[in-house]
Amino acid sequence: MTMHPVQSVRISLAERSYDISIGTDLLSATDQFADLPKASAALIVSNETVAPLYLSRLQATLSLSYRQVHTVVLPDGEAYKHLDTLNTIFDALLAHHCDRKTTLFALGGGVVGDMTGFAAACYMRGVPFVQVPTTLLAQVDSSVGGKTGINHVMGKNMIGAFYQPLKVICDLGTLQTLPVRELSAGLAEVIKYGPIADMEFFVWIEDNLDRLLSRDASALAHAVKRSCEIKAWVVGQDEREAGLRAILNFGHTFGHAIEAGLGYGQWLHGEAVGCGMVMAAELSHRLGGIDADFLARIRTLVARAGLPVTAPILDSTNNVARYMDLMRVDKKAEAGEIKFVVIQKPGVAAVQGAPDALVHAVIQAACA
Ligand SMILES: NC(=O)c1ccc[n+]([C@@H]2O[C@H](COP(=O)([O-])OP(=O)(O)OC[C@H]3O[C@@H](n4cnc5c(N)ncnc54)[C@H](O)[C@@H]3O)[C@@H](O)[C@H]2O)c1
Ligand SMILES: O=C(O)C(=O)C[C@@H](O)[C@H](O)[C@H](O)COP(=O)(O)O
Ligand SMILES: [Zn+2]
Repeated sequence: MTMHPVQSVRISLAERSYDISIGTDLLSATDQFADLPKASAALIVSNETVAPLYLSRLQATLSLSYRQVHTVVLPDGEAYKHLDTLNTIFDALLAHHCDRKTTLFALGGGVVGDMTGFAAACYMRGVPFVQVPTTLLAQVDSSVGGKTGINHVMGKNMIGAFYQPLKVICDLGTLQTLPVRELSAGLAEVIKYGPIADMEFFVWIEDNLDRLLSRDASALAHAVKRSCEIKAWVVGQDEREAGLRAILNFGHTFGHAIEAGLGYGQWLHGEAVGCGMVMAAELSHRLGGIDADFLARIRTLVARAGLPVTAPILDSTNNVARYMDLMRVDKKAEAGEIKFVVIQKPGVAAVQGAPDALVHAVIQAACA
């Protein structure tokens, strides 16, 4: 793989500020880990798919800085992003007598990252943690910004905390082993940044999607860096989602309903978000925010990325009601009113409610 100079994006959050490093072979780059606070122990959290690929490399690098490097390997999949799995991280921390300086390292995709971050937020009321994302989705989105948590059968990410990592280390080389379906899932969150914040980036994705799909190293480096810059710009202004940050939820009101409604892991998060963005774009169009041409461009790009654009039936007797019930659990809902991220004009998004009849029509059209 072509070597690129390490690039850096800063998340500015006063005393919780940190850097995202983006480069190749960073799992073995001792200097990337050298600036972390001194501690005697580290705990690497990974899963049964990622561990055989990358755990020994990270372990070797960390053993130069930490006297003890413990590991815990979780079962793989969204279906395991729940309380019992979280508990295995606490079990490992306690079994190894980890103190409050022990640093957790999340080595894996968004599932490992969200659970490790939440475990770090809770263990002894807070220990340091570092994100080492190995999926495209985690490198462009989930490792950044401090949303951590687990799912509940009733809704996605319903239990969690805002808790920032000390650092994010994106080794682009790990993306070469990612299954094609997971690469596509990551592209959903990359595409997301265009309509909500940066139309120049949207056009760049349209022009470079084939390079991204063929894992061209420079294209991936640009996609990760620009995505992180946009997320840094949003999170830097609104860490705990008082307002602006909710634009990062574009496609997620519908998407989370799909994930929970089908059962976690049936559709990947990125697949549900891809389809959810098409539905949210359709809603934006019906509300008068975007024209048919831009709606078609979003739909085409999502489909070209290998993502679904037809929504699943969640209930064969009353599908619309089932979607509505699931969306009422969404964290953006207020006093029972469902809120959507809508595109006001290409590159600008806002959060707002919508008439039920319009939402029903969008669901019916998307499931057709
Ligand atoms: N915290 C946030 O801001 C945020 C943002 C977006 C998504 N998320 C969450 O992230 C999760 C989705 O993350 P994801 O798409 O990374 O899924 P994931 O963590 O399930 O990883 C996807 C799959 O790829 C495998 N894998 C990981 N790295 C690999 C590699 N380099 N080579 C081969 N296989 C590899 C994993 O084992 C898994 O099977 C969801 O739970 C979602 O809710 C959180
Ligand atoms: O960082 C954010 O803010 C996001 O909304 C990013 C999303 O891609 C991500 O899926 C997030 O976990 C969704 O947050 P939630 O608060 O709706 O659970
Ligand atoms: Zn997401």
